[in-house]
Amino acid sequence: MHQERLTKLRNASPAVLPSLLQCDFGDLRSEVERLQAAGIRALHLDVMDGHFVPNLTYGMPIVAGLRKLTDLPLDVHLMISDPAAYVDDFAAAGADMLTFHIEAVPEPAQLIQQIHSHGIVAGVALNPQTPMEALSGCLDQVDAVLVMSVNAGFGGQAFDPEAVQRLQQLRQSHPELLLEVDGGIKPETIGPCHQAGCDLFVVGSAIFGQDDYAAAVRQLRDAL
Ligand SMILES: O=C(CO)[C@H](O)[C@H](O)COP(=O)(O)O
Repeated sequence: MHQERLTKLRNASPAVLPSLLQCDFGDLRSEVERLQAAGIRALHLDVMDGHFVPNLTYGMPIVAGLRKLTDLPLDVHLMISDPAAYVDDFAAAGADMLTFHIEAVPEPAQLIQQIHSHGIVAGVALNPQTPMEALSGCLDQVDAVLVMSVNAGFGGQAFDPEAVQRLQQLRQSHPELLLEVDGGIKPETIGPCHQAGCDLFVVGSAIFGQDDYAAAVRQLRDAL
């Protein structure tokens, strides 16, 4: 069943995924409505535990709340030290894709199986300083790779251009993988990532820092 969800994400790409980190948590219903009206086809949820990263956000209740508000695919980015402890709960909450960090789980075969056992798309993320070789043991098992173009933890950081080479390398070595990039994605940085073969573009400030989400999304799409 994870194949069905994977196909939905593939069919949506290239896609801009708003990162629900800097949005108005006091009015998620209207945030989702505004994003859907802007033509968004999937949402990216930033789960942080204050341990793997020095920031604390939210967990399953927000995922479950969003699940009630929309049928859009929910791409849940687990910036947490012990993802295996929460996979079952995030599955029950309605996640469509769960992405863990390779720095948190260097040998992730069992975790990937656990994610797939719920019919959920499995992604692996890596921070800019982590060598690409760290991924070599799991690239044939995961469905997606999230290339971080900033250090995981906070929005509004500057894009690290090294991410473009990483995307290119992954696209060449593993043409079947869904590729995602996150951090500092704006009209100036989205194009090179797309040309490098990236499918999904996670965007925080460049959408939530604007009054008109539809115009912000249009500008990003035009820059693809
Ligand atoms: O995962 C994240 C940080 O860890 C955010 O998704 C990311 O930083 C998006 O924000 P911006 O587009 O402002 O860089």
